[in-house]
Amino acid sequence: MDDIKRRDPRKEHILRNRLHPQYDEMAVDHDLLLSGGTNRKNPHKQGYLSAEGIKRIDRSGAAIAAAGVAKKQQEQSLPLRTIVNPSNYIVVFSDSDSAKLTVLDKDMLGLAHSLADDGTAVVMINLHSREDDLASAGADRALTLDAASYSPDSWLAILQTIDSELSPKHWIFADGTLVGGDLARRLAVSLGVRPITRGKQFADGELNCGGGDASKSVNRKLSRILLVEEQVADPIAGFITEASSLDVAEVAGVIPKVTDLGGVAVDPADIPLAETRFILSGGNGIRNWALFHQCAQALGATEGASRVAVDNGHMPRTTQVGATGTYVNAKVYVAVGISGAIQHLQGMTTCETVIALNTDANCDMIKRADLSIIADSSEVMQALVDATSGGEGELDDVG
Ligand SMILES: Cc1cc2nc3c(=O)[nH]c(=O)nc-3n(C[C@H](O)[C@H](O)[C@H](O)COP(=O)(O)OP(=O)(O)OC[C@H]3O[C@@H](n4cnc5c(N)ncnc54)[C@H](O)[C@@H]3O)c2cc1C
Repeated sequence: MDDIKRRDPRKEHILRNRLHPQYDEMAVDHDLLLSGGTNRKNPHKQGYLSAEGIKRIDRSGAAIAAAGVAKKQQEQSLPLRTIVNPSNYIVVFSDSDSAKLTVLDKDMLGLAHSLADDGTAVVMINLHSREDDLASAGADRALTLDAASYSPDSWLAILQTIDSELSPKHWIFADGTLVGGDLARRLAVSLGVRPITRGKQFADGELNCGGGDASKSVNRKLSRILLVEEQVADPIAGFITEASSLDVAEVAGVIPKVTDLGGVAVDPADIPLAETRFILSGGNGIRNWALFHQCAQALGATEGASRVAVDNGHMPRTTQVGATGTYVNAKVYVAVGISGAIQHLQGMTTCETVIALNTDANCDMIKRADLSIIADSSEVMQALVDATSGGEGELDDVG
């Protein structure tokens, strides 16, 4: 048996028919694995059973919060994996700047545990401190580097020190355009190791990797340095780890070859919707689209849209948020003239703060929002543009 996830046509057939006698049994904990191997959210998992036994959709976030508490309690009762004197190490390097662990972080930790034996400690190195629970994601040891300024030479020196102190069996990095991909290549050159890149799925001791042609892939034997992508392995389940801090010897001062001159303004329109921290999203309640674009620019927000706004031709399809659009993860999501249909809410469940601007005080978006403005969209957007004096970026320190 291999670990590769495969489609099950019979199961899919049953899951498409909620009246099928085996539907409930199959739907308990399934993930829809659609063609192309992509896992999708199961919309039927949404909602909760009310006291009357009727399935209801929670728009207040209370059920999500309760589910979070229940998950925490369940995690606390899981067995603790303890490694006192590790025989060897696998190091996972996370370059994400989010306070929460990303899907890729959890997949990388999952891969590390697939490669680890009983005495192996999985070390997680973070560039930024994490609010998320590293123990439930599978970090036996954790270390946070100082990422106040961009300093690849110092970070590389720390990784080299860790390599000489711990001699890890494997280093696992995200194969992306952020710091991790670059650091992995620097480390590989300095150690004289040939890395494996674009690792897509781990099975049978080999990594299935992307080939030169996007439609092709190739199985590779493992190397000490692995650069991987999302879904390379499943996150850990059924145990928690210690996540104790890793002590590393002081690294002697490194003379940096790169000087960080500080941040530069980025055009919010260039940030992918799924990654941006601040979204101004427009729906059918927008009366003046030119003003909407002006407002997004004045606030320094990335533009999103409801499906109706897209279907009506006001916004490109790439901006659609929701079940059939993009799942977003913004720190602040401002919904202007969007009613809050369940298909839209599904795409923004993980947004930290939701601000709704709508003329209908009873609409579902207002129920979901942390802050509501009951007013005409054009009036408020004009006031926001005026408040920023037409200048760009005055309110753009959200992220
Ligand atoms: C299979 C399927 C998949 C779907 N997937 C998605 C999806 O991925 N994303 C998505 O968004 N939708 C999706 N939909 C559509 C979804 O059901 C809703 O129809 C859509 O989200 C509604 O868009 P809206 O809120 O912009 O428009 P409406 O429902 O028309 O709401 C407009 C809102 O604007 C308010 N408003 C009106 N005038 C003003 C004003 N002057 N100032 C302020 N507010 C005002 C109204 O009170 C109302 O709340 C899907 C539907 C189906 C069937």
